[in-house]
Amino acid sequence: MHLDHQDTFPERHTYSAADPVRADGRRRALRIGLGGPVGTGKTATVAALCRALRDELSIAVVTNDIYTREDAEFLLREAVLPAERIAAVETGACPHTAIRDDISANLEAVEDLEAAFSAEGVGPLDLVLVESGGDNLTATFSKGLVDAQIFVIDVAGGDDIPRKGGPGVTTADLLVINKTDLAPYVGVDLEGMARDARAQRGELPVAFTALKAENGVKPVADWVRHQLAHWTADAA
Ligand SMILES: Nc1nc2c(ncn2[C@@H]2O[C@H](COP(=O)(O)OP(=O)(O)OP(=O)(O)O)[C@@H](O)[C@H]2O)c(=O)[nH]1
Repeated sequence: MHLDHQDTFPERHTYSAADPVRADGRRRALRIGLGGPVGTGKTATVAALCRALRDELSIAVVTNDIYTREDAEFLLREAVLPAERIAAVETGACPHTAIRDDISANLEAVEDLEAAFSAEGVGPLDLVLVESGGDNLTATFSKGLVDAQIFVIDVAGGDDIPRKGGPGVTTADLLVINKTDLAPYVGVDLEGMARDARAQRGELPVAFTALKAENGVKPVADWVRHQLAHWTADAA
């Protein structure tokens, strides 16, 4: 009878934080995840971060889409990084599954990029950005995949989103509230949003951005620089 089988239950995936040091003893790249609801500006944030930081850091990006490579193709079209620095994962299922439950495809993409840039003369990478597919307020990354996470919401989604909470809003290392340029058109009170975000997040930082504006990504880029300074200092 099949119930005599030893593996009655499927094996569970468990992932612990990825080793911060490579096999060759060097500190690996800092891995930052970007998640958030559909259309809030995750790809726009990744693109703007690459433009702001690519002259000072060696960067690679992993994008996640359900059935397509659209986000990767957008980044390629915009030429924010050379093609060999962009990898696309097709999740084929709920986006959060691939960043939280079974992270193997994403982990492989990150490790392949790291390996490709570890050769003499071309590396190593300083920073890998992992962009999740658009999901809902509960989407968070496994700590086995990223070292820190950014959650992107926007003012067009309504000013009650920070108040509603959810793990993305309350626990992300950085909460980005994007499209502040639209606030007057959708009747959103940015100060109220800031107050609600503080009430949910305590000391955790919040950045307001308008990515269409010149240098609109600056608060996020500064936060990334700060994270990276800690990451490299910890290695010393
Ligand atoms: N007005 C305004 N539009 C923005 C801003 N940032 C992004 N957008 C626009 O919002 C739309 C969605 O942006 P994306 O970056 O594709 O959003 P996303 O979160 O990656 O979307 P999914 O991957 O589909 O979940 C695009 O048309 C962007 O041009 C902003 O600060 N202000």
